[in-house]
Amino acid sequence: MSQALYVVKIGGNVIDNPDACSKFLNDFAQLKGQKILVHGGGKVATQIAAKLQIETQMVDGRRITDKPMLDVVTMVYGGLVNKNLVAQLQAAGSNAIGLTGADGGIIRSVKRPVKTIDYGFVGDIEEVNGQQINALLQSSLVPVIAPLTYSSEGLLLNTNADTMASATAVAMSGFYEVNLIYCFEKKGVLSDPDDDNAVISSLNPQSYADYKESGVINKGMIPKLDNAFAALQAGVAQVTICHADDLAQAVASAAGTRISMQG
Ligand SMILES: Nc1ncnc2c1ncn2[C@@H]1O[C@H](COP(=O)(O)OP(=O)(O)O)[C@@H](O)[C@H]1O
Ligand SMILES: CC(=O)N[C@@H](CCC(=O)OP(=O)(O)O)C(=O)O
Repeated sequence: MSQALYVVKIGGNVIDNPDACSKFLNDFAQLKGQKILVHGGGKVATQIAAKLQIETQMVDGRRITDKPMLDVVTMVYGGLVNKNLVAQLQAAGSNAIGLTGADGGIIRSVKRPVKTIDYGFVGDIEEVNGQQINALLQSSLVPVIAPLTYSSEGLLLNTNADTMASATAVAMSGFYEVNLIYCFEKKGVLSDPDDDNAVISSLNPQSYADYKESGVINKGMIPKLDNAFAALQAGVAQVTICHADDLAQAVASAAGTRISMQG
C-alpha cells in the first residue's frame, strides 16, 4: 500500500478568527507524515475590498473577479493570508512553503469562458503538476497553497479553494493514499441548520441528493460536496468534512461527515 498523504483545506471563516486559526495550525503541524494545506480566505478578501471601496459580488459561491478585485485577491491570498499561515506553521515546527498555483507551475487553469455570466479573472483548473508538488514533499517541505492559479497566457486567476483542494488531492493520489479533509467552522454537514450538533456522520450520493432537494444542504455546502464526491470518484481514498477544531479526530475517522460512494 502506498504512503499516506493528508490534503487539508481550511476555509475563510476560520482564517478570519485568529484564535481558531492558531489552534488549527498547531494541530495541523502535529499531524505525522506527508501533508499539504490548501487555504481559502474569501472573507478577508471581502473585508479588504470593502476598505478599498471595491464591492464584492458572488454568483453560485464564486467571486466575480474584475481587474481591481483580482489585485485585491492576489494581495490577500498570495500575500497576507498565505505568508501569515506559513509564518505561524514555521513557529509550530512545520517547514511550510507558501505557493500560489503559478509558483513552480503547480496548478494551471483556463480563464472561465463567458456564458450567461462573466466571472472575469476566474480560473477553471486544467492541470495539477503532482510531480512538482511531490518534489517539495520529498524535500521535507509542507506546501501551503493559495487559491490562485495561472493560465498558459500568463494570467493569474482567482480559483475556488475547495476546488483547488479537490484537484490537488486527485493529482496526488497517483503518488499517495490521499486523505482529503475539508475544515470549516461547523462540526460537519448538518441535518438541521439550526442545530450545530446535528452532524450527518456519513453522506452518499443518494442522501446528498435528498438533503439538497429538501433544502437542508444549500449555499456554499453544495459546491464543497460536489468537490468532495468528485475527489472520491477520481481516486482519493478518503474525504471528510469537519470542524477546524476537530482535525486530529477527523484523521482518526472520529469526527465530522465522512463522504462515501456506498450505501
Ligand atoms: N447542511 C449544512 N451543513 C453545514 N453547513 C451548511 C449546510 N448547508 C449550507 N451550509 C453552509 O455552507 C457553508 C460552508 O461553505 P463555504 O462558506 O463555502 O465554506 P468555506 O469557508 O469552508 O469555503 C457553511 O458556513 C454553512 O453556512
Ligand atoms: C473564484 C472564487 O470564488 N474564488 C474564491 C477563492 C477563495 C476561497 O475559496 O475562499 P474560502 O474557502 O474561504 O471560501 C473567492 O475569491 O472567494
